[in-house]
Amino acid sequence: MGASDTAVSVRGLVKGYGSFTAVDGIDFDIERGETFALLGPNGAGKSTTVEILEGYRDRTAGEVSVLGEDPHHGRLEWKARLGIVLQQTGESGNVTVREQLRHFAGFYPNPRDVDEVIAAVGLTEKADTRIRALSGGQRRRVDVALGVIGRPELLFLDEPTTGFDPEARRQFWELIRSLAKEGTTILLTTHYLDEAAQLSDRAAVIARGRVIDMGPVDRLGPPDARVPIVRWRDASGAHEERTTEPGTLVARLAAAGEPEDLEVIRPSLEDIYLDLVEKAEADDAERSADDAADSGAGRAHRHHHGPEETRS
Ligand SMILES: Nc1ncnc2c1ncn2[C@@H]1O[C@H](COP(=O)(O)OP(=O)(O)OP(=O)(O)O)[C@@H](O)[C@H]1O
Repeated sequence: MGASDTAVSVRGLVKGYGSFTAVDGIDFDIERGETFALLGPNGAGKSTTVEILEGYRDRTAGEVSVLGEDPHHGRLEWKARLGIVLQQTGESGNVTVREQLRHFAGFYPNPRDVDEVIAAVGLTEKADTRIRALSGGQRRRVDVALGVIGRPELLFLDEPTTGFDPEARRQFWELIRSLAKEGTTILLTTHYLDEAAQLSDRAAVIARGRVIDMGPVDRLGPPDARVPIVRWRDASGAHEERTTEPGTLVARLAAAGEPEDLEVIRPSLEDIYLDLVEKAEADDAERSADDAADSGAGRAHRHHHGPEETRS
């Protein structure tokens, strides 16, 4: 693929805050038109990465290109091609939803229709309500509306549906799908793994500032991550078996009579994600323990030589 097919390119990105390394050398590309999710536990470095891409934060090292420009030098015309929904809810304004959106629409060369956007985020009934009189979830919808009003080529969504009720979340998914269908490139961070599975083409899982896995959302995790689990109970107790042929196993069980509490479970993206993060954290703990043991051995070594040194 040529460079023009790539909306975002990140190589060896590092961000340190003092002696703490929040982003520790990450690489990924997002193709134009793709919806890409950044997943990871609290403090993994997702927002830091996104803020660097948006041009809000400087990086310590690495190469970054967003819509063909280095965000560090991003000019106003470049900014107008981005849509940004930050993690924090915006200011609770004294203006109405429609006034606020009209105001922001005026900043962009080719904005969307204000009332269409208001409808798309489900705020038609609140269009003439002052923003400060909205509920938390409704204000969050205003944030999303402000992020898409400028018809962005690239939309950053940092935990966009936090505080949404289930119906609003589904409605939001529809909006995002329609934007993706129109060709908008989307970078999403979310702690809702079902949201990531529903919306994204590919995802990167980040833990402690490093990418621990990346790929199409239906292929994340080790090769056997999606092998179904069959659970049932019989006179000898509860059983669980992982098999690529659950139908065959269920048929065999059923031949001996209806199995009690029968379930066939396919691990969800959330199950797979939790395994990945847990394993990465265990590997890290092991590495630190090894490092500690090495420096312990180093100390023992020096002690051993101590008396000889005094003798010489
Ligand atoms: N301005 C700052 N100064 C010092 N440390 C910071 C600063 N901003 C973030 N950090 C630290 O960097 C790490 C990564 O933070 P970041 O906000 O990128 O995580 P995140 O993956 O977005 O987490 P969450 O899921 O909680 O939003 C955290 O340990 C955080 O405490």
